[in-house]
Amino acid sequence: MNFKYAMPTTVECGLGISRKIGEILQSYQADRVFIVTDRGIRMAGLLEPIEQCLHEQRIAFEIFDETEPNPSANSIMNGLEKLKASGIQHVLAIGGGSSIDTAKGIAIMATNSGHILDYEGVGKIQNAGYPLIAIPTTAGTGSEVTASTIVTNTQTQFKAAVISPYLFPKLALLDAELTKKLPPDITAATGMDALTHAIESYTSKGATPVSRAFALEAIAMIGKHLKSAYFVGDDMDSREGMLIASMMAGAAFAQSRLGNVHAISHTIGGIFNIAHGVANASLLPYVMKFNLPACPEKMRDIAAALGADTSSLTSEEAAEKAIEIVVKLNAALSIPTTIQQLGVTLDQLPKMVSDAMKSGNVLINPRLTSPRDIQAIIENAYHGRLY
Ligand SMILES: NC(=O)c1ccc[n+]([C@@H]2O[C@H](COP(=O)([O-])OP(=O)(O)OC[C@H]3O[C@@H](n4cnc5c(N)ncnc54)[C@H](O)[C@@H]3O)[C@@H](O)[C@H]2O)c1
Ligand SMILES: [Fe+2]
Repeated sequence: MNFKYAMPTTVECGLGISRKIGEILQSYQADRVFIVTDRGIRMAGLLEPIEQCLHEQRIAFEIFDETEPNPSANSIMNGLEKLKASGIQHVLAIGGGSSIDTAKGIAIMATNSGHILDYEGVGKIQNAGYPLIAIPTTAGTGSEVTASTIVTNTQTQFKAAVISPYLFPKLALLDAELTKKLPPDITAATGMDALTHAIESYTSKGATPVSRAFALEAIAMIGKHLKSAYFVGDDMDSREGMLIASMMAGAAFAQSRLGNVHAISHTIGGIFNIAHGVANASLLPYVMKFNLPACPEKMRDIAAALGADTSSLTSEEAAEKAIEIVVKLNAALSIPTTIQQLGVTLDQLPKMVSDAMKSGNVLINPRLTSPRDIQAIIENAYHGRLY
């Protein structure tokens, strides 16, 4: 078996660890930092303790809080202008996947010419970007440890993936205190994004023994912690468990890539501007159903990791159990069962199919997938036809 394992991001986890940021930047000999975030994070009061500790360490900062959900290429290029005008050479992302992806785009474009969309695809970036520290405030995308940034091309309504080892942040700080007040709907959506990463990574054709170990442990931790993080927001054990699981799922898919759920969710996210996690959660059971014949044993492992007793079940029965658990989890978290309920319409179905087929994730999906298959999955997810 040939594979490469590289995870250059240093991860530090602990309650309150984000307040070490001043000391960390001092150790990098940085006296100024460019903070990338969004207005929701600012309104939630998450920046204040961090600003305070930057003041204490005499680190000056500028804040770019214009991150958009499903960030557009234009918003990244706009942030880049502000970074360049500031002359600052260290970037700090504080927020969910949208803020971290925006910061990744800005940090990398500081040292590469042209436009962010010139680098769509794998391995096109020439130069390392400015050093980036990522502090996630959602437990979902794992972007703090991945080699990608997802950028919406508003002209084509397509969410493009830019993938390069230069996109791994230098450091990720996992501080569950920042997720304590994450509203339940965002906890649900982002938590299901993390579960989707872990499941797609575990079953991906690109999986390795290393990525599978991370993915399976992430599945088990999400099974254990997501509902309590949703129902009892200040249960710090669950909040921290979700943050670690989300990071591990990210570290897994940074190696293995994903599958058809993400191929389709990026498409519908780009066209309908739907929250990424909700799109994934709604699609996940339909894609698992499609994939079942190709990987029943792996789906048995997923069912067991999610707490099912599969000892007396056939592989198919155990795999069905995994789907059943995901469906029940979605219901417990009030996630819509169809993409129609998310506002998706089928009038652009041919575009949705052709955009999804452009995603590299289709190629490593466990079951060989044709455009007709993608169309059937979208139609099933639209009409709620799981069985
Ligand atoms: N690069 C990657 O590896 C990767 C992986 C998966 C997803 N993504 C991308 O990440 C984006 C989605 O990120 P996301 O799901 O984290 O959502 P997000 O970053 O868009 O945040 C969602 C909302 O939650 C709010 N929020 C975040 N943390 C909060 C907190 N602690 N308290 C209160 N409000 C808070 C934000 O203000 C925002 O309004 C999508 O664009 C998706 O494509 C990237
Ligand atoms: Fe995702």
